[in-house]
Amino acid sequence: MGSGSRNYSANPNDYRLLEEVGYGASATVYHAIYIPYNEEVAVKSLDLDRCNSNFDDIRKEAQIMSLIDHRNVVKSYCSFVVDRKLWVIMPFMAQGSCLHLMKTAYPDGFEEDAIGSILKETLKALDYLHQHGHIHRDVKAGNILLDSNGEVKLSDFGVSASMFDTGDRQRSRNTFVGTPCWMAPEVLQPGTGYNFKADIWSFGITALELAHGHAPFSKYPPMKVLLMTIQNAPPGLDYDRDRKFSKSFKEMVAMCLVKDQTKRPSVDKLLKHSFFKQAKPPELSVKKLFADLPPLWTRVKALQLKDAAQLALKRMPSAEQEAISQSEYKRGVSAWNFDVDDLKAQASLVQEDEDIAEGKEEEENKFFSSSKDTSDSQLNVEKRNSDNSQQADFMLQVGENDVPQSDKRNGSIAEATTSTSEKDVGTGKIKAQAVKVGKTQSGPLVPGTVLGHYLPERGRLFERMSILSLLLSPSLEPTSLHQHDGSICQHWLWWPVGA
Ligand SMILES: Nc1ncnc2c1ncn2[C@@H]1O[C@H](COP(=O)(O)OP(=O)(O)OP(=O)(O)O)[C@@H](O)[C@H]1O
Repeated sequence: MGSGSRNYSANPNDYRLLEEVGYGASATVYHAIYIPYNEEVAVKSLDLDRCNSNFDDIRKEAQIMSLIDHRNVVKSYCSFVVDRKLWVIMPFMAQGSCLHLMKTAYPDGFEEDAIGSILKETLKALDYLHQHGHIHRDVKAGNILLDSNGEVKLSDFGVSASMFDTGDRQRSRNTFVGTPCWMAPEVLQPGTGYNFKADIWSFGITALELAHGHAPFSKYPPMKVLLMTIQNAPPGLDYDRDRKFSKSFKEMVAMCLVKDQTKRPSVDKLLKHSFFKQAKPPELSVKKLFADLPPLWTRVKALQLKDAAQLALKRMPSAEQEAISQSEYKRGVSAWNFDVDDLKAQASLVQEDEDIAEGKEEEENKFFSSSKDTSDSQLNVEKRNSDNSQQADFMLQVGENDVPQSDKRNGSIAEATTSTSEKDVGTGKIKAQAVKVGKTQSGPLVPGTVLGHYLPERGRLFERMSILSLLLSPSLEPTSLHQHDGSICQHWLWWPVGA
């Protein structure tokens, strides 16, 4: 058993590394034994050369983690540098992250009682962090860890920020930090700044992730997710297709996923919501999730083999590059930093985009609607905002077959609650448009345009992969990627203008 009050040495020889149990954008996590106490621990080995953050930020993360004292937040016992790697010693969470668990055994998500418990424990962690002036900034299923007794802990302070920070740290809050699918709209809008309410948005996205097995828009490449988050109505649970979930769960999610951050509830308020009042203790609802599963490291190994096998099937110009890109994206990539204004400005230079963007029908927009912008906390379909008027363009460039099931499903909210014909909204109309303009994901749009402007200013990912493999590989089929060499990037220029 771990003990927060005991001292752990900074001598790597005191730790016996056993199996690998996880990997993140810049870290590998090992199951290990702390020899002096014969105690299981987790060793997170952060590659300092691959790390986006500067050493000061890393030190800060380690410092925050060591000061943590809450049963729902993973603390670090100590940290030290070993051969250009920072080792962070933590309690071992024997069942790994919710993300891994879903990938292994619950691809369609968990049952509501487990979700309620996991989310409630996560909220307690956020409550603690917010009260101590920290914004987590990377709340997602991959950062919610589970122990065999059902204990739930929030981890990974790689991108956390202090609300009281000034100077560079404060300024960094005007950049993108987090993981695209989970990032709040205000985090993605350059210059607007954000506060602890960004964690509430990510929490809402995490709720959807736990309910469906994946985050909304997770099949799309990161830059697309970014603009969809800004432009589309917020995602949510669908009254019809998600009927197995309770009304109070749906309401709670809708409260979190309000675009206007001032209208999102605080953690404190959220904890008082009926959904959490009725949540079961995690030892009842969470523990049973892994009752019949093999040990964590066996599951992780199996997942790695599966990922590797899938990648081997694909034809890639650089298998290694693609492998990195795929795994980064699937896990959710943290710590982004790109210039959306520049992206939009470049997009607006493409005359063809403007032509296409003009005169979009409201019906087309409903295709992407998943729930209303819940600023009044009701679950009715939102009257479409004019700023969503170009959503359909996204569809055209991707092609209807690329719409994830969940998003098609979400589209039915509009269908269910308006008089619009399901076929028109759901597929027919969009398909017709795609045929009309003849532009789907496999066809070039504006030959010769380059993506150079869209490169992030910095970012650990980009030290290791090309922008093209990053942007395109996650959702596009390899065949379409490489049939049109040099034209792939144009898909990205065909984004809505003037957003
Ligand atoms: N204390 C722990 N006990 C058991 N497994 C852990 C522990 N910490 C992390 N893991 C596993 O390792 C994975 C990666 O860890 P972590 O998220 O800290 O890495 P990262 O590089 O910071 O990730 P990210 O991609 O979010 O930046 C987690 O998703 C989880 O499955």
